[in-house]
Amino acid sequence: MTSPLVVLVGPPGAGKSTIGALLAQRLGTGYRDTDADIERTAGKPIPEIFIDEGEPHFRALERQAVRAAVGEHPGVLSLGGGAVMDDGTRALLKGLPVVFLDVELADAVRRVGLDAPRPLLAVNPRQRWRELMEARRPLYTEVARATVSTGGRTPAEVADAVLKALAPPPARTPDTPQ
Ligand SMILES: Nc1ncnc2c1ncn2[C@@H]1O[C@H](COP(=O)(O)OP(=O)(O)O)[C@@H](O)[C@H]1O
Ligand SMILES: O=C(O)C1=C[C@@H](OP(=O)(O)O)[C@@H](O)[C@H](O)C1
Ligand SMILES: [Mg+2]
Repeated sequence: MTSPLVVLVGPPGAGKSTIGALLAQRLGTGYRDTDADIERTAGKPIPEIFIDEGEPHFRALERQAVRAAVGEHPGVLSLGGGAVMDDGTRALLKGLPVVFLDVELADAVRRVGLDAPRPLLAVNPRQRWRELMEARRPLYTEVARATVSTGGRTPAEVADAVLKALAPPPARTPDTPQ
């Protein structure tokens, strides 16, 4: 079984999709985003899945998409912000090089306002985002091997910080002071 080189988790607007694509380019490997996989499977954009079939159906598709990608994708994998709410998904991520991209409310709301629609943030985005993050922060922390702050950093700087956070510590040699 093959597994991803890096898995990015974090709330909407943290930059998972942007940084994931950039990291894959840097590493010369493939990029996969479970939101894109879900849209391909469903044959429609995420907001339409929420409207037509509801959030529980979206979460079921998400669970399957994460399982498939974790089991077969050897490159960089970005998850949707809510994927970690599923117990089975969190169990699946155990032991993998998972990085939590952290972001403050103001940055996140500004960023998602510039981007594709997110049904969970369609009404009162600031309050919704704060509530989501409150419930999910412990879950992001639980699955992550490292946390990287994205505030005040360009996507390229965030990608550098992710690589640094995952780099193995230098080997100890007899010359290394203990
Ligand atoms: N470090 C950053 N600085 C400024 N803008 C960013 C940064 N990371 C992502 N963005 C922008 O924020 C928006 C949301 O990014 P996205 O990668 O879709 O986040 P996520 O997948 O975590 O929801 C996009 O318009 C993207 O260009
Ligand atoms: O936080 C969430 O529950 C969601 C985040 C979105 O992905 P991003 O985190 O990439 O925006 C997408 O999966 C869907 O709109 C639900
Ligand atoms: Mg995304």
